[in-house]
Amino acid sequence: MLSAALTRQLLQRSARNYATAAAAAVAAPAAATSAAASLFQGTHIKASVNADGVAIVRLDSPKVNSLSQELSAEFESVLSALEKDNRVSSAVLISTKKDAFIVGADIGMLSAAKDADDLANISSNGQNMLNRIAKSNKPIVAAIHGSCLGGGLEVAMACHYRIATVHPKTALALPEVMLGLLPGAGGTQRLPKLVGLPDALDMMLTGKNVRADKAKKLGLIDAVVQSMGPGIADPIDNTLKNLEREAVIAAKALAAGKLKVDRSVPLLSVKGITKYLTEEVEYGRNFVLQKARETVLKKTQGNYPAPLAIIDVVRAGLAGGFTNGLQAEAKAFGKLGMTDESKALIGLYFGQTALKKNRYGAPERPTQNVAVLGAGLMGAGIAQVSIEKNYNVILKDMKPEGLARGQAQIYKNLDGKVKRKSLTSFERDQLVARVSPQLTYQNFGEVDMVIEAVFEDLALKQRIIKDVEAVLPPHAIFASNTSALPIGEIAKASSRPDKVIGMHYFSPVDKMPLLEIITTDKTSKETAAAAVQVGLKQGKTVIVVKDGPGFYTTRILAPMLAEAITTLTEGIDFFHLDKVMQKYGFPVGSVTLADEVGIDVGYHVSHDLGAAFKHRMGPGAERAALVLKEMVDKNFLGRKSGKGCYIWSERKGKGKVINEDAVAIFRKYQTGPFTVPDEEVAFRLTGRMTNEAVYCLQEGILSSPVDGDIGAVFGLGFPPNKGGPFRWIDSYGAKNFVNRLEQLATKYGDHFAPAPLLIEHAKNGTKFHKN
Ligand SMILES: NC(=O)c1ccc[n+]([C@@H]2O[C@H](COP(=O)([O-])OP(=O)(O)OC[C@H]3O[C@@H](n4cnc5c(N)ncnc54)[C@H](O)[C@@H]3O)[C@@H](O)[C@H]2O)c1
Repeated sequence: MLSAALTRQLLQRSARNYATAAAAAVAAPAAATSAAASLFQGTHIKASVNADGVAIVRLDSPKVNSLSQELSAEFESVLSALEKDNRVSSAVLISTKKDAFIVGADIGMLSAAKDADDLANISSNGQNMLNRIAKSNKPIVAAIHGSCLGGGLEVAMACHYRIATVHPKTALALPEVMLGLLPGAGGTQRLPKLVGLPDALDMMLTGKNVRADKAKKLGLIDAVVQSMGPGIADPIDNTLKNLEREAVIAAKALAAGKLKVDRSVPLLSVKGITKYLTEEVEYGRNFVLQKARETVLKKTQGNYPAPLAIIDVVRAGLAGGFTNGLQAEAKAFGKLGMTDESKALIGLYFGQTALKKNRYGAPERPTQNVAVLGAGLMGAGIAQVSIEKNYNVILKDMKPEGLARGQAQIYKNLDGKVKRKSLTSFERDQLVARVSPQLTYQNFGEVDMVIEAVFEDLALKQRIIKDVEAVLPPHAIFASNTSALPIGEIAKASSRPDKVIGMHYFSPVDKMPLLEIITTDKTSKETAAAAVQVGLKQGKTVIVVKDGPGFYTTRILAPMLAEAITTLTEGIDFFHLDKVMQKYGFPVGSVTLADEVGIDVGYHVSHDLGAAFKHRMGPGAERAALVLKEMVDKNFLGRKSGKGCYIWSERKGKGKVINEDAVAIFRKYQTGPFTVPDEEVAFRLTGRMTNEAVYCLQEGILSSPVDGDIGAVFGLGFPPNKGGPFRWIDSYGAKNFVNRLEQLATKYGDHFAPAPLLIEHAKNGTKFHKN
């Protein structure tokens, strides 16, 4: 713990620096740079020693600071230089980047490892390097600003002291679990020691971000530096200078023995007693670990090995000591990196990263002003994600009630952020003021892009495109958020079809990460570039697909829903089907999904896509359309009307309640009862969705398997542990997949017949993804 005097000194300095930041920026360059002698000059790291013997080690990779092989090799050299150089008494480790300390391990390096032993070695080497930091007799202070993730936080934890800026960009986390891995450089062993077992498990099992002030409370860091507020010149530069200054003071004080770090927790305190019971007492420790295991199994249905391995490795360290824990960690790291789950999750990570780039390049005329037509569930959501990214939005509806409802939705969502403290009430009000609600086409002459979200009705959308084009400037783009109406059909009413495009958002728009952009043969590159840019700016992961019935996501959902209805008419019940699909890795079961999407939407999809792809949708599509039509007629529309397959209004406290009237409708179309093994049920639904995805690639609806995997996982909840339809086929084996579909085709009908492109991969022994 900081001595009281030093704490006071640091606080006083912080306050003074805060108040005089602008002056300090000009008059007092960071102490380290004034009389610094060079210690190390590399591509990723530059280090110098100041007159007080504090080495400033600057992480400065040409792109992002990640724990690549190159950076690690340079870091080893810096450690040698620190150890040998008599001028050095302590060191500060700091990044030159304005948004990151270290973002984590180099994922490319991990996925290039050839086997589990190779990966375990990478882990051991990382552990050794960090042990070297921890054992250094010259104290090293981590000065953290921006992302401090994974290997980055492990480096910081190995340091002797940690200071971080209280800034929105500063986040500390061990997110390896999200890639199917565990922290492999000692993190599983160091984190529980710093923050205690329950909080360490919480951080490692969720991968969640921790802000600096919370990290200080947890004991993850030792001190914070407030960031410079608005109104000060170069607030980030000044915050970084302030951080460096405070870190240098701490490093000097540590070396001189004036700053003693005591992280022990008094036994007679709530924290002390909790720590004793959950870590020292074997029974208590096992109880916490067992509870964590049960929670993980409940949440993941046993589909993800990484969180369970984290629990085991933490247990190994607490029971058998630090070295034992490190060995278990490296071994588990190697094993996890070779699992299909980790490969799937890493594939999704690379896919998302690739899709952050605008494939059409920057538009010549970027969109500034957006108009949204229809203030319903979707329109209000689209307006919200636009204003949050600084677009000015005209929100137009045809009815005052519609407008009021949409505005209320936006306000409620933003106010939720104020309550969760991610927004101030001032910021909320500023954002809300960016929306101009109106019932007319006033000011549409200033609009660059219209996003239409009125009712799903082709004639209405065609009428609207005509009306709005009469008032828009010539360059403006018309985007439709239709769920399934062909964009080419809507564009037929347009006088400039090159400026018409589909922007298919998912509900709820502020939460769902995916945006499916649909181009027609007539859509221009400039229109596509502008639409992708808007989507990326709104924070969406953007896939681009070609126009066609159901585009991509709705099209692959249709055979899955048809098969779900077939299994229900065979006699399986709603609860059971939901459970089977969740066990298979879907976040929600198919029955719940249908209620969430809307039974009326499901009806239109079954009807339209059944007509478009007759033989492939199978007899289930016709039956599905009949069942769903009866449900729609009874207003069983799903969650939005309170009743669908489940009674949503009676849900609270008791879990879901089955709508027996809906069951009665299904009974009328019953073909069973049949007994089908659960795994076969799950494969039938997921396999048909996957086979349809292959058709989409074959027909050029999809331009790559990456779009297909990302679209299915982030738009429809395809099991992330399978990595999307194409990654799943690759790990299942195209040949095995074809065989399985052929068996099902024999048993159930031709709608299971494998797509020709899939058969081709099976014959050639090739994969959809290259790595
Ligand atoms: N709800 C979903 O999950 C979802 C998902 C993706 C896409 N979509 C599509 O988005 C569109 C809107 O869906 P929603 O769920 O938001 O519908 P909604 O019924 O909640 O809202 C539609 C809004 O449009 C307004 N409107 C109707 N005609 C208008 C006109 N001529 N001018 C201005 N406003 C008009 C209505 O007053 C209403 O407020 C549909 O095409 C739907 O298929 C919906």
